[in-house]
Order: sequence, then C-alpha cells, then structure tokens
Amino acid sequence: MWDELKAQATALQAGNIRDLFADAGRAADFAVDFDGMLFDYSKTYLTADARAALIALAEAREVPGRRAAMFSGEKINETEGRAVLHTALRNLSGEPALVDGADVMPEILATLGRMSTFADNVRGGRFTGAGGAITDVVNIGIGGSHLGPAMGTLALAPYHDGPRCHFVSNVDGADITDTLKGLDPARTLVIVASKTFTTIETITNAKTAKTWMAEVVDHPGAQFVALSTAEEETSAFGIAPERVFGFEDWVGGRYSMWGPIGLSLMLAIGPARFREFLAGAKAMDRHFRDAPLDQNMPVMLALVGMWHHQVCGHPTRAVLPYDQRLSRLAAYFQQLEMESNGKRVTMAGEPVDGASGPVVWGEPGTNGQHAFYQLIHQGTQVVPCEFMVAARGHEPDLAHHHTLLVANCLAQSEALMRGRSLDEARQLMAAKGLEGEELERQARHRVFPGNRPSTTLIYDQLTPRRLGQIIALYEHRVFVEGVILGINSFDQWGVELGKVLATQLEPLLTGAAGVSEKDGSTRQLINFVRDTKG
Ligand SMILES: O=P(O)(O)OC[C@H]1O[C@H](O)[C@H](O)[C@@H](O)[C@@H]1O
Repeated sequence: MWDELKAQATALQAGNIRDLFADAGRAADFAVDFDGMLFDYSKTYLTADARAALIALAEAREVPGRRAAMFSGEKINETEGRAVLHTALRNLSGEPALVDGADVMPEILATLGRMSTFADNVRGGRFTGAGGAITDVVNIGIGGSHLGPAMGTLALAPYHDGPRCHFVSNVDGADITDTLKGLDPARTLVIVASKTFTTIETITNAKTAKTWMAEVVDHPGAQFVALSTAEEETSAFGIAPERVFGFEDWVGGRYSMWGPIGLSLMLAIGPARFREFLAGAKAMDRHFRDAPLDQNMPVMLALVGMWHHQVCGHPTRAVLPYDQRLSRLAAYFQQLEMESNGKRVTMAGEPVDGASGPVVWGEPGTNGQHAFYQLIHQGTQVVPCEFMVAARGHEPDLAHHHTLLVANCLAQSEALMRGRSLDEARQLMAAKGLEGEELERQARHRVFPGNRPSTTLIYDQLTPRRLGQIIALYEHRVFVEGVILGINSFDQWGVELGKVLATQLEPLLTGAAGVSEKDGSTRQLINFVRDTKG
C-alpha cells in the first residue's frame, strides 16, 4: 500500500522544503482553517500530488464510511464487541445517538445534569465534608481515568474558580503520600475514577485514601465519589449510588474525559465552562464528519502524520506546545495515540502492512529548546515536530512574555526548515575572526542541515472551547490513522501481560512463594529485593 508513496517521498526528500515556497500560494494551500484555529502543514515535503495520493489512500481505505460507522454507533471496536461513541458525550444538542437501536442521549444528558448539580453544590459550599466546605479534591485514577482530567485541569488553570484539584495515579506510595500531605481530610473530596473499578493501582490508592480520611472523619464514604461503568464494584467499595456517576462501555478509557471522568475538571472550572469545553469538541466532530477530506483538519493531521511515519520512515513525532499549561499534553497524547495505534495486527488478525503508530513524545516550549532540540536540529534522525501555540496568552500584564514565546515557536519551525549551510557557517566564523583550518573545523559544527518538516497549530487563546477542539482533533486524527492501517484503535490488549505477571510476582517479592519458575534475570532481581528490604 505504501510503495508508490514511498517512491514519491524519496524524490521529494531529495529536494528542499524551502524551494516549495516558490509557489506563492503554498502557505495558504497547505493549511486548514477551522473555527479560530489554523493548521499549517506547508513546512513539510508534501506536494499537491503527494497530498492527492494520500487522500486517495484515505478514500480507498474507506475513511468516510468508517467515520459514518463510528458516529452511527456501529460496533467498530470488534475485538471487544463495542460501539465507539465518546462523541455522544459532547453531543449537547441531544440529537439521537443509537447503540443497539436505543438512543443513549437521554442517559448521557441526565448524567451531565447530575454531575453539574453535584459540582455546583460542592463549589457553592452546599455539599460539605465533615469539617465544612470542600477545599480540595483528590482524583484517584490512572491512564484514561487520570491523564485527561489532569492535563485539562492544568491547561485551563486561568479558569479555575472551584476547589483545588489534585491527582494521584501511581501505585507508588510516594504519589498518594505527597498529595495528601497538608490536606485536611475533613474538607477533602476523593474521586475514585476507574472505568472498570478493578484497576489495582486505583483501588489500592483509594483504600489508602479511605484509611487516611477515617482517622479524622466518622463516615469517610460520604466524601467519596465514584466515576465508573461498574456499579456493583462501586457499591462494594462503599460509595452510595447518588455519588456514583456512570458511563457505558462504548466510551474508551482514553476517550473518556468528556463524561464523568471529567468531573474534577468540572469542579475546577464549573459546569458552564465544562460545557464550553464539550461544545468545542462537538464543533470539531461536526467539522470532521462534514468537511471534504482535503479541508478536514483531523484528516489532514492524520495524513501528514502518516506521510512522515509510514511513508518517509521517521520513527517518532514530537508534540511541542508553546504553552506551559499544556505540559501534560504529550503524556495525554502518548496514551491516546500509542495505546490506540500501537498494534501489530489488523482487525482481521493479519500483520500490519508496514509500521504501526509512531512513538509520540514532547515537552512544552521553550523548555525543550534548552534540552533536546539539539538532536532535532543537528542529530541524524529526522523528528517531525508538531508545534502548537496561542496567539494570545492569559496574562495581559505579561504580554511581552507571550510575544517572546510565540517568536520562539515560529523561529523553531523556520530554523528546522531553512537550516544553515556550510557557506553561511563559514561566514559566521570569519565574522568572529577565525580563519584557515580552525575556521573550517568550527564551521562544520555550526551547519544545520535544515529541510526538517514541522507543522504548526495556531489558535487565538487556550480557552475551554479551544482545548475541547484540540483534543477532539487529535482523537479523530488517531481514528483516521487507525482506519488506514486497518487496526482496531479502541482496544489495548498490549497492557494485559504485564498486569498478569505483576499479580504473580507480588507473592514472590514478599517471600510467600518460591522463585524457581522464573528466568535467571527475574530471579536475581527478586532475590535482590528480598535480601535488601529486610
Ligand atoms: O479506568 P480504569 O478501568 O481504571 O483503567 C485505567 C487504564 O488502565 C488500563 O490498563 C488501560 O491500559 C487504560 O486504557 C485505562 O485507561
């Protein structure tokens, strides 16, 4: 499927991205504009012909048909026999969404209503802890039950007017110890967020939090909330049904921050702003559903991503938001993209044709510039960069900071594309007074190959609506890439084996069982722990 595109890419990579701008219309042509956001992919090797070939591939792989199947509630998560309808969670108009012929919207809107009432009560001091109004919220969850709300709550810090929100995910006791330190159990609300309510990390942390609260509060269960699809487990844990916010199995964990799993974000910014966040995602859903493929932002983001990874062979991609408040975005995208598309077989169980999803990584700018950008500019691997930046910050008194931030973001994509030639480097060294062999030697270290691709997503300001759009944009990008690869983006069997082995290993570490069955290395490590912990 990739051979023809690979041949095109090899020819294009031999040329120079900079030269493509001889076409005065390139910047506008290689960009998608939607509702206050501009996705500029002109600084890539893509030409109109290559783009047309990618769009033809998307059509041949039936992206439009699969997209319709997802929105119509078909069970496209075939290995688990489930529909994929996280889009229904942000369908504020209530337009019917059918699963097995039944409209799921009344239930979703009722739950959103219950969450809003609860959030208003907590924020308004009507729902109290044993010691008075709630001052702190601790969300205990991991993976999809952690990354979304943690990322979103940090991203929307300028909109916080509710209780302080904290997040515990790791089973490492350090996480909960450090988080609970200094909190007043009598004024803390604990949210246990777990789709399955069986995840060992979350249940272990939730029990520890309950013990912590029970030292001070007579009925700690009254200050616990559960977000889950598993009602029986939540009641077994002792959380009353009125404080359980449920959702269905057709919401994947990493796609779940739009519903109950987003409760901590709603508590922080309030129900009205949470709805703006949903409305932004909904706008992106409509755009994804209706816009022609070449003007469709998620489709083009996906195709550019596949061009770089599957076609050009660049093994990773960097997500580089120039926004300190998006410092958890790369972690969020790592789960979204790598858990969705890091698969080696297709839906039919056949080996994937070529590479599956890329490694995704990143850090906010400008921090990354002073750390790993060296490799991005001069290393031997090409790392396609996905820059992201708001034209306007939230600190009007510090507008000069923001100008500097934006200048750095734009400078990086320019530098990656244009590079610095050996002649330019020589001139630089000559201007510094160097000459002869020393000039030559030093000049070589100052060459930037350039011709390194990047895209930039630019928007007015990181409002709740904009964040909703951005997250939905990436969700649909992952969907399109998954469809083209022919894989199921909505299961995650690859996380199972480690869990099974960890369960077997626990008694070995405590000495309750023998280690003879294990391989030499694992045995050695177990023995080290047994001997060391005393
Ligand atoms: O929400 P939970 O059921 O506790 O699951 C939490 C996380 O754990 C699993 O191992 C999966 O890999 C994730 O997709 C999921 O988000």
